[in-house]
Amino acid sequence: MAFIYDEPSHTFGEYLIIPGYSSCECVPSAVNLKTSVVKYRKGEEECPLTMNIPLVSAIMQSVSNDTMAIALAKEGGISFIYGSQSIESEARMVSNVKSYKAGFVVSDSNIRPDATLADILALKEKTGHSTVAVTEDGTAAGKLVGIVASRDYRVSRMSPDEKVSSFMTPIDKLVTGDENTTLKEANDIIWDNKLNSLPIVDKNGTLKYFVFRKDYSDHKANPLELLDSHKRYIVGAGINTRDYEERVPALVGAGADVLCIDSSEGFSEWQKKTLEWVRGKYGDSVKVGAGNVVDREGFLFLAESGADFVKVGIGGGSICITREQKGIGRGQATALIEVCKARDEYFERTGVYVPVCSDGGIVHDYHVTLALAMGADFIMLGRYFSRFDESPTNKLNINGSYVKEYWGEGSNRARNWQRYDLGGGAKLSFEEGVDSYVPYAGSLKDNVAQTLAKVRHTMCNCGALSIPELQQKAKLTLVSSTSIVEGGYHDVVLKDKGLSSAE
Ligand SMILES: NC(=O)C1=CN([C@@H]2O[C@H](COP(=O)(O)OP(=O)(O)OC[C@H]3O[C@@H](n4cnc5c(N)ncnc54)[C@H](O)[C@@H]3O)[C@@H](O)[C@H]2O)C=CC1
Ligand SMILES: O=c1[nH]c(=O)c2[nH+]cn([C@@H]3O[C@H](COP(=O)(O)O)[C@@H](O)[C@H]3O)c2[nH]1
Ligand SMILES: [K+]
Repeated sequence: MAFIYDEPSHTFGEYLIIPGYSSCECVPSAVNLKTSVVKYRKGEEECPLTMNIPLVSAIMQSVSNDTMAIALAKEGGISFIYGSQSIESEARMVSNVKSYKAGFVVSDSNIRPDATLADILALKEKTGHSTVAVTEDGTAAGKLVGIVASRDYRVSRMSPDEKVSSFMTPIDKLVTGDENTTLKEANDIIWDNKLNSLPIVDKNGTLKYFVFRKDYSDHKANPLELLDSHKRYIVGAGINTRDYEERVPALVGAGADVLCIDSSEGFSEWQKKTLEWVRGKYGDSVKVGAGNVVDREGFLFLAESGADFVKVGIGGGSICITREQKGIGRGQATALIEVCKARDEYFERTGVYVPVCSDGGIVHDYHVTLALAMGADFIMLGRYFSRFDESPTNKLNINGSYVKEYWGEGSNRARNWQRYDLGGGAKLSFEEGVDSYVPYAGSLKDNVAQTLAKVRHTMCNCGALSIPELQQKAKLTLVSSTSIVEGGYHDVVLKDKGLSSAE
């Protein structure tokens, strides 16, 4: 007979945290959100890869590209670049992140010297940037011949036909930096010469980057940014259980710091084989997570197969319809609690701590705190990050509200990329995800700051200054559906709704 669990499985919205004693030292600014990403012998050695905040972005086309990865690494987390694309294109995204020099920006506003003032105005309108590089061929990698900034022209006094070459600041009057200029030196040059921007050119005079005055201060404003030993941003990448013999070497060659097998269901021989192949070829030098699982056995299987971390969650994602389509899954909170217990049991037995990632289903910011309290070392989010400027998808205006597109990796839209092959004919396949809109939410930086401010405050309510301390001290309670109603506003009429809606 099938095994039947005695208890139902629960999700985050059914739990609350009961505050514990907090001392006067326990203030949000003192909370440290550092967390481990890959397995290590806890108590005997340092974790070889940690993050400064416990957030990673989902392995999805509509979430994690190179732009997202840079933005998240600046805040201290890691993006896993999506694997549902060609090996070359995924590796290129990884290498874009690794070659990105913080504060060194590839110019997106470029023009030829024979263009006109009207062209400059159109370009400014399109990019929103007022510093335009004038290059011989009008590209970001052309030979620099001058710069146009707002102070170089006055629309009211000049003809729109005036040629850029006649009013730009020409190269012989520009201060430039060479390729070896560090960000600190660039900032000194900017400061000494009262510049707004410093073009960086190579020995042939080809434009490489701009350093902008404001970006230097941005750089200083990212105290938690996540860098490798060469001061490059840390980046992750998704892999699958089919083409790993080609994909993994390409991603490792491009500089990926950590990989993750991306699947709805990880308790499988495919994953074991993939992990064994990575260990056989690279030993422990290549870090690779696996998943997803939702119970103790699944965790132990992947830990014993060599996973560096284990990802938890089937069917809880906002775009997921796996539970409805296939009937597999488990309430995310119950799954997470059981897996984290198994992780602790495995640590007791082997001395090896295998971090757990809670993947999917985060709706409110406090769900992040709950997941951490339940034992997660870090949280993977898709919908959350898809709403930001930095996600790869279109921003649209629908009925007066801005939205961004967000689609599941199991949707036909994502699967149009060739990897998806269920072994049967195409007509036998069914979708496991939807294509949707999410409300546009602005910049990653602002949103992450607000989410983590809430996490820090709640941790202080529990008297916890670190994630391990939260996991020790937190007291969690299931709540009844009636008390969930009690938790929202109730029995009042919201002023902006008017009295007509009062019952
Ligand atoms: N977390 C979740 O709840 C869910 C996530 N997803 C996402 O959708 C995407 C696709 O997920 P899956 O369909 O699970 O992809 P998958 O590649 O893991 O599995 C697809 C099918 O291929 C089979 N397979 C795997 N490796 C194979 C090999 N080497 N040779 C032959 N057959 C092999 C599997 O057994 C399975 O039937 C992923 O990005 C995943 O994260 C989809 C559904 C649910
Ligand atoms: O059933 C599914 N069908 C899909 O098409 C799909 N795409 C992604 N995922 C999983 O959802 C996670 C993101 O969830 P959230 O949007 O709730 O953060 C992701 O991190 C994945 O684990 C899918 N699950
Ligand atoms: K769902």
